[in-house]
Amino acid sequence: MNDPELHVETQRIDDIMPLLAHIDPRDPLLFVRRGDGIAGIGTALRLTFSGPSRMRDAADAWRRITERATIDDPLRLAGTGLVAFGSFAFSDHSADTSVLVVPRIVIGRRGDVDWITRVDGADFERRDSLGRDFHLVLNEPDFDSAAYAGAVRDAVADIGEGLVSKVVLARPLDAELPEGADLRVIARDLAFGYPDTYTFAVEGLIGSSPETLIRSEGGELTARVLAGSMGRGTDARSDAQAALTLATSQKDLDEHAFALRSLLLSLQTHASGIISAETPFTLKLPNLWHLASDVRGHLADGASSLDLIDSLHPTAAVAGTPTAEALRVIDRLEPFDRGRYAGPVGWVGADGDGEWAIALRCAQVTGRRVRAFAGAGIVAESVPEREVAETTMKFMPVADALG
Ligand SMILES: C=C(O[C@H]1C=CC=C(C(=O)O)[C@@H]1O)C(=O)O
Repeated sequence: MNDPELHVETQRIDDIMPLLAHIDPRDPLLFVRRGDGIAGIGTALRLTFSGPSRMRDAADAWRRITERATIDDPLRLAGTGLVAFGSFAFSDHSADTSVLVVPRIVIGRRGDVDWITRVDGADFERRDSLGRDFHLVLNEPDFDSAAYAGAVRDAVADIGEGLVSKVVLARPLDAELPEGADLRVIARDLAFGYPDTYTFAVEGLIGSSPETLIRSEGGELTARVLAGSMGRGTDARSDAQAALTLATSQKDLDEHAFALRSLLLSLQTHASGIISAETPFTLKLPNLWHLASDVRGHLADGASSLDLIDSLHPTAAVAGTPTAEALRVIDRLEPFDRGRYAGPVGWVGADGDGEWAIALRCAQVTGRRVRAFAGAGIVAESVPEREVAETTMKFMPVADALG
């Protein structure tokens, strides 16, 4: 089939009102942080990818689509003009489909500028107000917390034998949505509860991720690497103590160093002038402290943000070190398909710039089925029960949003 020729027009508008109010209650498309971001309505184009070359194929397809498109974009801001939302499977052999979706309408906000983008003159529909809250119970599947603790024990043994230095192991929780549930309710609760993270919704994968895989804007690249976690304290004193314990924990510093090193190594092929601090800082989220490192650099080779995620994924924040061996350990010890959890999620513009988070703290909604995921980096000093507790804390954003 020939690539379609998209006609795209962006206009500034006065006030888009909360982005969430406009999106599809059954299939929300959203990527927002601190009130800025984009929401999509309808589907002008949906491209699917799978296998080891899924991101490379997406980068090639996107180049072809953008070459043929006619774009009228007087604003030229990040997220204006032609954009596609994207979400990619974690694993090369996942059964889940990776996608790029160009909505018929995009509404966006950046600072005090609001806009609407129409593809092929699409019309704007008003939506019903948000549906009812719901309260779900998240259940452990057969691979329960005890089985997860066993897998952590096996991973520590693998590390002891020198097979890997670090591996990230995840576990799922399952729930069932009520008939006709409005998924915007989940996105709203996440966006309000975790405003400093990226709240995303793409093809039923909904979550709030604190981790920027890569942001590419006008030749400048930024990333935020997270690895190493500690629960928040219950009062100011215990909270400060938790942050200090994390900042000085050799186990967490090691876990973080692997993740940072893997990102820096992959970024080197595309960027110059890469800068990151020598020691991580402690990042405060409502449920957790994380060790975090911000990385900056200049794009050196004209790669699109899709090319960049292809090179960067999977970092040691979601796979481990060394990557290939860690992926084999994950395949052996995790008896489920991660789907698009822990894969890149975000958007790409016509010039290749874009913003990509790692799909963490999220759940996959398929029909009425909901599967939430949380993982933890395992290193030599990991204690299985503590990793179970850490994943429980990482389920919090989704568990709260699901009631
Ligand atoms: C794999 C997850 O988190 C990663 C990101 C930040 C901190 C992590 C950690 O401390 O283990 C993980 O590497 C998850 O949230 O499911």
